[in-house]
Amino acid sequence: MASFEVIGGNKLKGDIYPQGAKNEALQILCAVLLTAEPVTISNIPDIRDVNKLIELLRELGVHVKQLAPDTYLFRADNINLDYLESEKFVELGRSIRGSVMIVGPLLARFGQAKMPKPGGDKIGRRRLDTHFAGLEKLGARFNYDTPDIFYSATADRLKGAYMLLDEASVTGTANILMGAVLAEGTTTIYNAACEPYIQQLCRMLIRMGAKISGVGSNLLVIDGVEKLQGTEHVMLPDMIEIGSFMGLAAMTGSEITIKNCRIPELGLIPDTFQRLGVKMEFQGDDIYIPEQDHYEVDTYIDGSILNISDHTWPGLTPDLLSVALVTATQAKGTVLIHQKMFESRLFFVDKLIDMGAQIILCDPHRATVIGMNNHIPLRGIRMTSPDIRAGVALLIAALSAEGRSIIDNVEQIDRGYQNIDGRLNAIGAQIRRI
Ligand SMILES: CC(=O)N[C@H]1[C@@H](OP(=O)(O)OP(=O)(O)OC[C@H]2O[C@@H](n3ccc(=O)[nH]c3=O)[C@H](O)[C@@H]2O)O[C@H](CO)[C@@H](O)[C@@H]1O
Ligand SMILES: C=C(OP(=O)(O)O)C(=O)O
Repeated sequence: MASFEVIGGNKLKGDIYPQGAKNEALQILCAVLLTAEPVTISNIPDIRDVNKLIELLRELGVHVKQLAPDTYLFRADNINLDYLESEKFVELGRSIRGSVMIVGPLLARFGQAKMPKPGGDKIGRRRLDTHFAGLEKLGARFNYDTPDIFYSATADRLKGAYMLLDEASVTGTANILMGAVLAEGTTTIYNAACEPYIQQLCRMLIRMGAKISGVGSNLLVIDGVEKLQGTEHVMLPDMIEIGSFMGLAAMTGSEITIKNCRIPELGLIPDTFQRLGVKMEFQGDDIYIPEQDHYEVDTYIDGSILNISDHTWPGLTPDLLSVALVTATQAKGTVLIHQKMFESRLFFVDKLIDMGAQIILCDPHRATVIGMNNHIPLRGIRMTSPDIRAGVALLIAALSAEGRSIIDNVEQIDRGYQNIDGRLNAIGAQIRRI
């Protein structure tokens, strides 16, 4: 297991370029299975989860050619479904969350799919019922092998149907959508997720010949087609990384410019950090964050304490609450952080408390943060990264802290942040991979 040694207290300065979006990449890569024609994808982040999914596709028989460091060509014209029986498939599939999204495309195009229980962050219960209920509505038959937690599904040609999802699951919506585009007839997905990841997937599928309306809303109507063609797709910048850089800049009192942010696609993310007191200027498509020695949390109009909570899009993504929480530790003022979706994502606050932060963990979903207004810096300690976003929050804490920190299990951070040590060191951080 790799660790980061971090010497905190340095101000960073300069430009930083966000990578392509991890969670978009996982959907888009699965969509290449929907056609035998070439699909070229660029701005693919070079991160563990994405590389594992590319490896899985390659082993499944997809022809994969790297055209540039961030650009790949995929051609799924010779799929080997026997691979789904192999140990290697089970091992790879279990190690990432995104692998679950091969089910929809495989069912739609080949009438069969298999899937081990997917991996991803251990941040609470992560059920797949919505995925399966939706695909069953399209006519798929599922078999759940409980002891091995292995799912297999078969279908004749999928048939369009109306469905009201029991929750607006992001990967669930992507899976059902990818089934529906090749189904016979019309599918209506109500209570669909509409994160930018899903909007991007819809745009790509439309370019491939799919007929989808309602993109960006929670009501998707899909008229199935017989066949899809190849396309070219460019991934959006990673909005979670952009938000992480906003928190990092505030906590380290740094002047940084986050380049090429696709600001209109960021939803409530800039507003959330602004309410935490982080000053920023939109300069064209860049976000300039000036050096700030102090930043002050907003209150509501009646003076009551600010509450930052997650919601399905266009609400605030749960993936940024850990960063918002760490940012609040050095603000002036008090904030309630309410992580509604996941029940095990806030436990990392123990480590922040050990570093000197003033936080009350009210219950598994809520933490009250009493900001220290930069009067007392956090202190460096040894800690372990429990999940990808807590990991980056701890890295931000360590970069702001006085002294040396060690963060163990940084593979969690590497799942989603490309060469984060190299990129932050280039603007003045002191992080050593040990
Ligand atoms: C690979 C990928 O894309 N992962 C993202 C995806 O995971 P993923 O697609 O697995 O997450 P889901 O959207 O299915 O659900 C996330 C959690 O929220 C709960 N839930 C969801 C919708 C809802 O309306 N009500 C509700 O309570 C679910 O029960 C679950 O506990 O979306 C999550 C929610 O944005 C993000 O944290 C993950 O980073
Ligand atoms: C929870 C996340 O990822 P995954 O769904 O891949 O575990 C995340 O990106 O914050």
